[in-house]
Amino acid sequence: MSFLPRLRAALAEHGALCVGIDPHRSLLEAWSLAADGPGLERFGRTVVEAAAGRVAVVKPQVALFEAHGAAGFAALERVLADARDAGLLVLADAKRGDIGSTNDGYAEAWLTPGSPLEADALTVSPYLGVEALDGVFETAERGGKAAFVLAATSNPEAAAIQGAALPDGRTVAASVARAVAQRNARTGAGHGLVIGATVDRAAHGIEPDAATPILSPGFGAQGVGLAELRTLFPPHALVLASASRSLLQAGPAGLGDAIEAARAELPR
Ligand SMILES: O=C(O)c1cc(=O)[nH]c(=O)n1[C@@H]1O[C@H](COP(=O)(O)O)[C@@H](O)[C@H]1O
Repeated sequence: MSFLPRLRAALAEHGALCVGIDPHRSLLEAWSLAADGPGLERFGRTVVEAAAGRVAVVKPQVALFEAHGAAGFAALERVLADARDAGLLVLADAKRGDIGSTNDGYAEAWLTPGSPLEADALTVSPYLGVEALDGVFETAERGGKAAFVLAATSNPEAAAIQGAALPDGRTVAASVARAVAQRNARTGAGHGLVIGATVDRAAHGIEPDAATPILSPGFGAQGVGLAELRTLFPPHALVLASASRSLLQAGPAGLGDAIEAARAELPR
């Protein structure tokens, strides 16, 4: 089955909350876990256990596993497998992007069925050109997976580039969004866009359609309340409202309740 119907079904069942798996060193310490392979694995698997049956999607932050080298990647492999076995959709947040021939390696790593780091979706950067991602889109489509392309990110530094106007008058962000929506219109694949909750979407000129999912980080620690979701996006938009630190700071014992409370905050 392609990614879009899988995502739609999971969102209909569980709602829009996406739980980040971000093992910051400060959180590992607060959770009384060592900053090593076993600590990372325990952290990730505890988040998976708390998220399973409660949310549609988890989003491991690859950088924070990568920081630990081979041990971090070994832990991440097990967390990815655990999450997929638990019925969660897994969006690997690795923000990959290179020339096309190199992107094929990223697609093989993250979006190929049976690969050690197999995920359901991967965040990718379009700054080497959206067309350079064609191989990633194709691999994802073959495996019933998706790429989530950075359009308007949540960090304040991004606006200068992503909000800049191209010769046709569109912003860079809107141009990326249009390319991804056009591919979805052709293929029905459900590739996504990353649009931060902190972003002035209208100023970037992005109008979401119902076939292009949106990953929206920026809730919680970056200052946006989950209750604001429906003021940020139209009702037809397929939004993943993503939060990491604001949930994870509840600790291993409190995480399930924190996820429940966050779900309750989201408009239905
Ligand atoms: O792709 C992302 O998930 C992402 C895009 C973006 O625009 N902003 C953003 O914060 N993120 C990621 O979302 C998570 C946000 O974490 P918290 O601020 O702790 O909720 C981090 O893993 C970021 O790397």
